[in-house]
Amino acid sequence: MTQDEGKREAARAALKYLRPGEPIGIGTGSTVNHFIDLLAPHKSDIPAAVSSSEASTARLKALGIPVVDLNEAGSLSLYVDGADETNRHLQLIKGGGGALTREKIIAAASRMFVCIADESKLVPALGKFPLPVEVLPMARSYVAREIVKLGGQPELRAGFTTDNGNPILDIHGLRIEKPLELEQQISMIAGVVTVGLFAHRPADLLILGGPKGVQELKAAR
Ligand SMILES: O=C(CO)[C@H](O)[C@H](O)COP(=O)(O)O
Repeated sequence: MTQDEGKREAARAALKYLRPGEPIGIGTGSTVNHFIDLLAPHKSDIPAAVSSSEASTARLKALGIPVVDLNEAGSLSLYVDGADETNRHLQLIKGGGGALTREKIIAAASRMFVCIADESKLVPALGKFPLPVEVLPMARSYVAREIVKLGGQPELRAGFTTDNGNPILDIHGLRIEKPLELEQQISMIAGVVTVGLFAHRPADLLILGGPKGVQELKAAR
């Protein structure tokens, strides 16, 4: 089984959490793209979606699923999104696709966050995947210097701006032993819009696809 097939199987397994008649929150990335495609036969059950990126919005609209603003939708019962890394507490690194800010907002506004991924994303400790941090343009160098003080090596994501018009610093070399503390520390740096560490709002359920099939994990809390 390829990594992409693992993503697709995880996405397929998430369909059973759909709540017919209720709007759904939709993340961003190749795993979520599978999930959106798999929604086709269920679209009459989905009145609307709140989307975390322009890319997911375009894909949802192409399928005929109306996309609404979060302010209009209110709180959501279900949010489905991928991740770049997850630990056993279902704390995540997200933002490889650059949609971390809207993803964090929708996750916060949702009662259930189902994370779908291929099994390679489950790691003993977060931090091998460079941690994305969205920053306001004028604060880029200042935030980078503050991150060096925390032991990370920031690298500007070249040729990339988020859907919000901001750059991303990818932080290398962090072994994240205390995700809750690090999320708070980085979030406090002036000029940081969002850090792609989802520790204060982890996933509620993790669905992993791999050669041995699909496994579902609840957070060890
Ligand atoms: O956080 C994300 C986008 O901002 C994605 O969920 C993350 O990058 C995983 O992507 P993929 O499903 O393509 O592996």
